[in-house]
Amino acid sequence: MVNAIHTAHSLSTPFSSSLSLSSNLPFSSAFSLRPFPRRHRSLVFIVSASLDAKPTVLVAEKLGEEGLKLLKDFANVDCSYNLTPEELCNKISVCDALIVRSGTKVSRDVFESSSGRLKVVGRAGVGIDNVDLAAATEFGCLVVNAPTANTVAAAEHGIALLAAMARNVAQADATVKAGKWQRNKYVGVSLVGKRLAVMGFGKVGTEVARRAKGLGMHVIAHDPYAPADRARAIGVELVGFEEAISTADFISLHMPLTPATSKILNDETFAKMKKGVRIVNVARGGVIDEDALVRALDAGIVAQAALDVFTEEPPSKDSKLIMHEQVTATPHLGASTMEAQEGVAIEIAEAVVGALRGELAATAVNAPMVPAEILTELKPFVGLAEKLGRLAVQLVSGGNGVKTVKVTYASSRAPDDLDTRLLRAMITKGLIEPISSVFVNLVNADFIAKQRGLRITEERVILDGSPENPLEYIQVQIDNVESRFASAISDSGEIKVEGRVKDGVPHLTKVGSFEVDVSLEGSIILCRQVDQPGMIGKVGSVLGQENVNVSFMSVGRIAPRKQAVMAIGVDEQPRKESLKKIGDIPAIEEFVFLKL
Ligand SMILES: NC(=O)c1ccc[n+]([C@@H]2O[C@H](COP(=O)([O-])OP(=O)(O)OC[C@H]3O[C@@H](n4cnc5c(N)ncnc54)[C@H](O)[C@@H]3O)[C@@H](O)[C@H]2O)c1
Ligand SMILES: O=C(O)[C@H](O)COP(=O)(O)O
Repeated sequence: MVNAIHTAHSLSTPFSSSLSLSSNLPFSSAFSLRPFPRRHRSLVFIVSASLDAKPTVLVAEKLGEEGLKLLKDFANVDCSYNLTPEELCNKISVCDALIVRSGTKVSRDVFESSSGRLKVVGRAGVGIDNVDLAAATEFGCLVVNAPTANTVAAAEHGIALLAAMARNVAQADATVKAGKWQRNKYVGVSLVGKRLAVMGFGKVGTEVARRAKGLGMHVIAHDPYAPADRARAIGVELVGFEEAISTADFISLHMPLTPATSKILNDETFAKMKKGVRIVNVARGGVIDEDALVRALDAGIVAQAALDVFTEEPPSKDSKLIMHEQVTATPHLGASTMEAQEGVAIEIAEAVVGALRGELAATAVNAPMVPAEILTELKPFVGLAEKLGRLAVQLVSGGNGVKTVKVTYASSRAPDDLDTRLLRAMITKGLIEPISSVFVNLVNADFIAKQRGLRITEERVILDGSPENPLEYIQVQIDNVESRFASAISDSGEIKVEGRVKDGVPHLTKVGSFEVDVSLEGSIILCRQVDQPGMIGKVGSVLGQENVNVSFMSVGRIAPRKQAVMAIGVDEQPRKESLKKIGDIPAIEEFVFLKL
């Protein structure tokens, strides 16, 4: 029994919006949902299923040996370092995957030049600001990173810079090497008891905070998205931005470079800081307005800065910032330990190989993260969702174009206990792929739908019953269109198909207002006829004569001897002539062949 209907909500796309593109892929377009073998945090699957040939992976920056070995076991590996942008674009059209660190710009040009072949970009590290994610998404290219293996290395480098800056290690070293002995000039400041503001309390920020506490510092953190209990657990207080920057003796930056964090430290914010504040940046150069930092250093607001990252890398030789006496600089070394580089190489190689195999990518950056347990539960419904999309769109014959699709999920679960992103992506794939050359996957589904002006709304129907199953049925409805099979138009005037999973197999259970039951394997013939004895036999014998194997048959009718819809599952595609013979059977009023 239906209890409540939830308001439909429009597609909220997690993806960026612009442009288009399709695919000329060497891969088959089937989704693969094999479980991811190693890490089991949050999982995402991508597209490619069967590879026709050994894929080619271009490694554009130096990668640890263990990672290379993993790649070479699976793919042809081309290690070409220091490519110019033009050389990268030239090479990419014959590559299925690309692996980079922070030194390679993976621009829109790269995706355009790949002509759809590039399936995965692996960033051997955390920051993905050198990858044009919007373009990757538009081109259906998965971007994966290696977010954990260099965390400790970056945190250690942050602490190293903090201590080195406070004790003038780099400056003093340079003068000793120059034959000077300036003990009075390089009197430093102590860390113990000082207030450190960690800006960005993620993986690196947390590790920095832990270590700074060990040095006896009073650590506060600012991160609008971090859970307070995680901070409390290590004795760190989360505070607002203003409080963090205005009360700290030391500020350490650990947030990603995003439009919101770009130049987050600028003239205005420097002016609010305690005079004599010291700043460490191992995040990204772009989070500081570097000219403003020079001004703040000259004005004595900022006593010292220790920087591992720069807006432009490498910075220009005459950079005022680099040359400033109170600045300690390292050439983006945060992740550069032997241990971190081996770890990152393995992490990214596993992610790229897994993604190329069509497995689940735990570290996808431009696709929604779907937890592993949800994927396992929804697995049978993934096929159902795509097939319902395919059926629904093939039933359209004209009208105003397919613009509005309503998807209804019926479940006994609580409304917020069903993650529908994966199902929505599969329905979108089913709706779009049969009618275009576009290749749809979890990465680009929402983007492609939006780009084609397809509005997909989702609605939940809450049923009584056991919440053991995530879903009872899925219904796909296309509004404002005509149908090649008039019986697919429901009483309320839309094309409507509904399906369920039975014994792990997707079934079509409703077409328009007719209840049917046909397994969604092979293809389907739908016939509307006047309900009368012998119809199944007549259609069956036409198909038999044509050597078309029938896998399933079911009849749904309004009332005895009135109209009925027969759904026939067939293993082979009947010839046009065979279909015509079905149409010629008296009492068959209309029929349609639908390829799944
Ligand atoms: N120098 C290096 O070699 C090196 C090495 C590793 C990481 N990094 C950089 O360090 C940064 C952090 O890496 P991570 O692995 O900890 O990432 P992370 O995603 O685990 O943490 C980033 C944190 O920043 C927070 N954040 C986002 N916007 C913010 C804002 N406006 N204000 C405050 N906090 C905000 C997020 O909520 C998140 O908790 C990234 O920029 C990464 O690229 C640099
Ligand atoms: O974001 C990162 O992981 C770091 O900045 C490291 O970058 P790298 O791989 O170029 O050293």
